[in-house]
Amino acid sequence: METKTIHLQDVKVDGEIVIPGDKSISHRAIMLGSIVTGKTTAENFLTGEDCLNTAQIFRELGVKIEIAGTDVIIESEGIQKWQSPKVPLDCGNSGTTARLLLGILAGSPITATIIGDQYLSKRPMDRVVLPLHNMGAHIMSEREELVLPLTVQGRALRPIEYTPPVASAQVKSAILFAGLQASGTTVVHELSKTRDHTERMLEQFNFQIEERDLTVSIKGGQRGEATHVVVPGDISSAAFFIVAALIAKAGTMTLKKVGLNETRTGILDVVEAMGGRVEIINRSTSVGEPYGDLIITASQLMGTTIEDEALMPRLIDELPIIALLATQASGKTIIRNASELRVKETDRITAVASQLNALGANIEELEDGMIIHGPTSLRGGVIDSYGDHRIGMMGAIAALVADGPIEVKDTACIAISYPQFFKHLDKVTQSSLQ
Ligand SMILES: O=C(O)C1=C[C@@H](OP(=O)(O)O)[C@@H](O)[C@H](O)C1
Ligand SMILES: C=C(OP(=O)(O)O)C(=O)O
Repeated sequence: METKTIHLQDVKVDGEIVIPGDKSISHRAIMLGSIVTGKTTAENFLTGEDCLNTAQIFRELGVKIEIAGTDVIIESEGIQKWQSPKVPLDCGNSGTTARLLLGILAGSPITATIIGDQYLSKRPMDRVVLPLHNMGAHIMSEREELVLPLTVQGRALRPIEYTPPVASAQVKSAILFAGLQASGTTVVHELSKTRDHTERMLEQFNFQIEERDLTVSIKGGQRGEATHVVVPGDISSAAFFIVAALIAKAGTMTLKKVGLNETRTGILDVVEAMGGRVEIINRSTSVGEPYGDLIITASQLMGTTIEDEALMPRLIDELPIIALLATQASGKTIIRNASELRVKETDRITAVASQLNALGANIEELEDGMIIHGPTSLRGGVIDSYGDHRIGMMGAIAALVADGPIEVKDTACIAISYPQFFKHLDKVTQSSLQ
């Protein structure tokens, strides 16, 4: 198991980082580029392991996908020409790949088995399989619970009108992808608005969709058109450096080309409520997705309450690093309505509370969140990532406010979403306070 010891006492956080491509958008570029007929190109693609697994899966179906640096070329004869794969489709650690793939394969002409790593194989798939069964999909589990491995036998689907019981972009996207192959109009009503990258990218690929408030509709039988995708930087990756710059003892950092889609920017609202100084410059939009540069300055922070149901999907992946931020803020930070954190790569509520408390933080674990009492100084010590990339990166950033080195156990998983993470951390922590 790979372990890294991180010494960051008495350093400034400053300089500039170009944030790598967005994971959610990179997955969807491969998926839609494989569904349509023709040549799709993407730039600033995230070469994290999750997205590379998605690319490999569509290669197994007969799609030609070349990745050179962060440029991707996808050449497909369209979903109707896909071949049943000779091997199981391995999603690795990626929930997005598994859940969206279930929706895509449900109405395709092929049969395939979907597998994942030890963490993904424990995550719930019923949230996607049950509505797909309502559409007439044939998805079989080897076990009693609806978890991977699952075998999908593609067949004709009927449309549904559905309100997912959890606010989940993965569930919404799986149903919309299945709806593309259904014989009528599929409608998804959301309880709270979740990331809308699927909808934006469908439009980009010239599919007609209708969006009103919390409802999205899509008509089956559309073919779409190959296109060019520009992937903005991933705000979920930027989050680690936003927090690093805010909790550092000094410094100003610039994060370039960060995706600023409203459905993802909950962390910026929370940082503002906590008194953190973040300025946005160079705002622009490329291929349907807004982005900009963030300038972040070390700040005095105060606790806040994060519980609004509408806010949760806008920052769900950022909550582990926000929890670290809250340990450095004065007063109480309350996080509630976040029970989804318990079914991510690991149980992120228990992981965050147990790992940071072991370093001297004061975090109470709640069934659906946590209460963080700050500010607390942290000791050097060990953080186990539990194989979860976001917990590993949180541990590394904690070294900025710990009084000794932090040893992060199982760091290999960080390449799932941010392969350049340690290189970037090194780059912005070169200057000392003296
Ligand atoms: O659709 C997506 O790309 C994602 C949706 C979210 O999951 P849920 O749909 O389970 O909320 C998020 O946590 C995940 O990292 C990526
Ligand atoms: C939860 C995450 O991703 P996924 O669900 O795709 O594994 C994540 O990246 O934090």
